[in-house]
Amino acid sequence: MKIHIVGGGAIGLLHAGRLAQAGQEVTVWTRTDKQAEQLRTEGIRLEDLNGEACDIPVLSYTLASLAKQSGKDDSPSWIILTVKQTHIDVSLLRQIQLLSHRHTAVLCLQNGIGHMDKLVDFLPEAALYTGVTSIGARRLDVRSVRHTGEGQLWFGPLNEDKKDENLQNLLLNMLQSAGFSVQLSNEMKGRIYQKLLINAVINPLTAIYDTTNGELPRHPSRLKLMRSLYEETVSVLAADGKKPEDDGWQRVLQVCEATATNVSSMLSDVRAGRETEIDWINGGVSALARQSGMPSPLNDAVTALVKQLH
Ligand SMILES: NC(=O)C1=CN([C@@H]2O[C@H](COP(=O)(O)OP(=O)(O)OC[C@H]3O[C@@H](n4cnc5c(N)ncnc54)[C@H](OP(=O)(O)O)[C@@H]3O)[C@@H](O)[C@H]2O)C=CC1
Ligand SMILES: CC(C)(CO)C(=O)C(=O)O
Repeated sequence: MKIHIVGGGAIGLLHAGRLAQAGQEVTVWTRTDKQAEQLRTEGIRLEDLNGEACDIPVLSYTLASLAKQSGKDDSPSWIILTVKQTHIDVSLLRQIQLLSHRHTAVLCLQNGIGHMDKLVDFLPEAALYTGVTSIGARRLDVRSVRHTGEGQLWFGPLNEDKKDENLQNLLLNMLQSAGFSVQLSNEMKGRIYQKLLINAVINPLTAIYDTTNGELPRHPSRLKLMRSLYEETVSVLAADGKKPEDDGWQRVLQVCEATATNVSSMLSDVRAGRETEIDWINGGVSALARQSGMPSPLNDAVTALVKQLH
């Protein structure tokens, strides 16, 4: 079965590299010719958790080149979308339409919320899957990626009536054979909200305070703000049907501890002058609050503050 990885960033290269290493037919669809050419000629350089690196051959093309290709191969395939929220625009969605056909399933691995609605609009008949992962990866250059932390991947169908059990089991087995810790879930909304809650507290505050995840809760006034942002976000998610977990606050603190030396993805984006995913994390929480007729002053404020940072 063909696996199309859309986006050759940290998550894309890690998943493409491991799946190709396990013998799967993987194509990485990139934005630039330069990256596609380098991946085709030199392969993905994958550095594992012990710092050992190897080169893995993969196919790679730009998404733009799809428009020039004639005829569709309609053998079963998976598209794994690994771009950032900020990259999901009309032009990318049209390219994904070109890449997909009736035997294709699409898995989205973004943090935050809001992207699945766009995918449904462009691919109303497709078997769409959402995923949440806590794995850590960092891209070192256009073909090299470092695996920075173990994590769990959960994925499940967005709409039960469109799910393809055969394709989902094949992907599950392929990911497991490639060494990922992965499980299917019928509770994806809950899992997405659980991750959203963690990102909604840690990401904006590490970006605003320019601090590592581990340092964030060490200062009492920052801890107080984390707690207030946590409480507001819990209320908004509860109003949208996500019952809060008893140990949710402890989980946020555990993630800070477990990823203590990490620079959050939002702070990395700010430092690199890139647009952040704030609109789909705290901005997403504010949008849910508006739908429920609730105020969300802290989520509104951190969204506005982070937008000023890049
Ligand atoms: N990295 C991590 O450890 C984790 C990340 N996530 C989530 O996963 C998602 C991806 O993150 P990550 O891999 O770190 O992000 P990166 O920024 O490393 O990668 C995104 C990639 O998408 C590519 N891209 C952008 N636009 C297009 C396009 N139109 N066509 C093809 N490719 C495109 C970019 O290409 P180019 O470089 O050319 O701009 C880049 O290579 C995010 O939502 C993130 O929050 C979740 C858990 C952990
Ligand atoms: C869990 C956390 C905060 C780890 O850094 C993350 O997902 C991110 O940085 O986006």
